[in-house]
Amino acid sequence: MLVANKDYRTIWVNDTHLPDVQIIDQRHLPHRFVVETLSTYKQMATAIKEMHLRGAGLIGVAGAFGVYLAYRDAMYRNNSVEFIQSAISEILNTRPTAVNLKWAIEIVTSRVENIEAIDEKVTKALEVAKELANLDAESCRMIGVNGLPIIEEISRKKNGETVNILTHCNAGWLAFTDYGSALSPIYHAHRKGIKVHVWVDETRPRNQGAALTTWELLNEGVPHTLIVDNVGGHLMQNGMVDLVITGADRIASNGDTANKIGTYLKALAAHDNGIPFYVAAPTSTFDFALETGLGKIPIEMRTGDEVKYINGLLNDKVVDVLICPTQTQVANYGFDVTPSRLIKAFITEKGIIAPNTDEITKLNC
Ligand SMILES: CSC[C@H]1O[C@H](OP(=O)(O)O)[C@H](O)[C@@H]1O
Repeated sequence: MLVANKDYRTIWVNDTHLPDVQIIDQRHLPHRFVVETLSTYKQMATAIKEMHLRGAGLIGVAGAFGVYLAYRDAMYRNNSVEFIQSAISEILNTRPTAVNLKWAIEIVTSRVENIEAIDEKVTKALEVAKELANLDAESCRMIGVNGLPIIEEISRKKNGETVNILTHCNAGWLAFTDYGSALSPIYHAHRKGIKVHVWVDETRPRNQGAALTTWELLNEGVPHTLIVDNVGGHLMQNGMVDLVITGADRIASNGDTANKIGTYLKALAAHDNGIPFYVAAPTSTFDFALETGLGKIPIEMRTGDEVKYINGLLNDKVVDVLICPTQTQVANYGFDVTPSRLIKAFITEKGIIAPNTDEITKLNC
């Protein structure tokens, strides 16, 4: 997608034989556009854990490139099986909620395991990681294609008046390789000339909405308004939201969906106000091994400092500002689970899927 009118993906490799991996370092957005080069699996594990990159789809693709780097590290060093196994499990344990990480790592390792020579393993791991990056981008493009009619229909019913869409966190292209999940139908609608306006939840504590979703929408020229997290209910009660679209980090077989903390409250408010609540996600985000989500999907707990300090630009410098007494105890839950009964449907690359076990199971074919 566009950054200052130039097309970018969130992750790529140079055009050399066994290249390093490059990412947009999202910690610096929206103030600075920084590209980080990752040369070892350790650097990739840190980038995922400390959220230089984030978002379920991108975490998965990054994990795949991390496995490639682990094999490359092994080739340059001792080529030990223990080293590779421990490197892969380190990458796997960086972030627990988004299932895409496990999904991608399993695909790469299964495609590499029967190869004998380490240099061939490295080449194959790179090839598979690139494939998964392309698959992620294409899935997100198709989510846009499949979600577009939902927005078109509302626009028709409103006689072409602006369609107001609320979104939470960042489920745009920065959360994937390209296009995004929740934002992809919006980009498709906007490019088609349908009038859309996005209410962007700031999404405390890391403010992915304020920092990333606004930046993406600005670059694509999509009209939007930033709101604090508690505004959504008020807007919905006053007829100012036509639909809600969020992303997802893990969806159980019955449709229970883990997404960024606060999503559940938006779904409740949408339900109470008769507003359709859609979840947009590729099939790599469905955890077919889990029957239900509540109490089963691991919920990431992150450092309390993310809540105690706010990060922002002050006098041209990016600073962290303390917003509570230093000794305050903090609980920083990263995600919550929205029960499937509150979800109108899933927008996937394979089509619009009803939130029930029968329909979701068919996706796994
Ligand atoms: C794949 S949708 C993006 C998803 O990722 C976010 O989490 P995080 O920024 O912590 O990686 C959030 O749940 C978004 O909906």
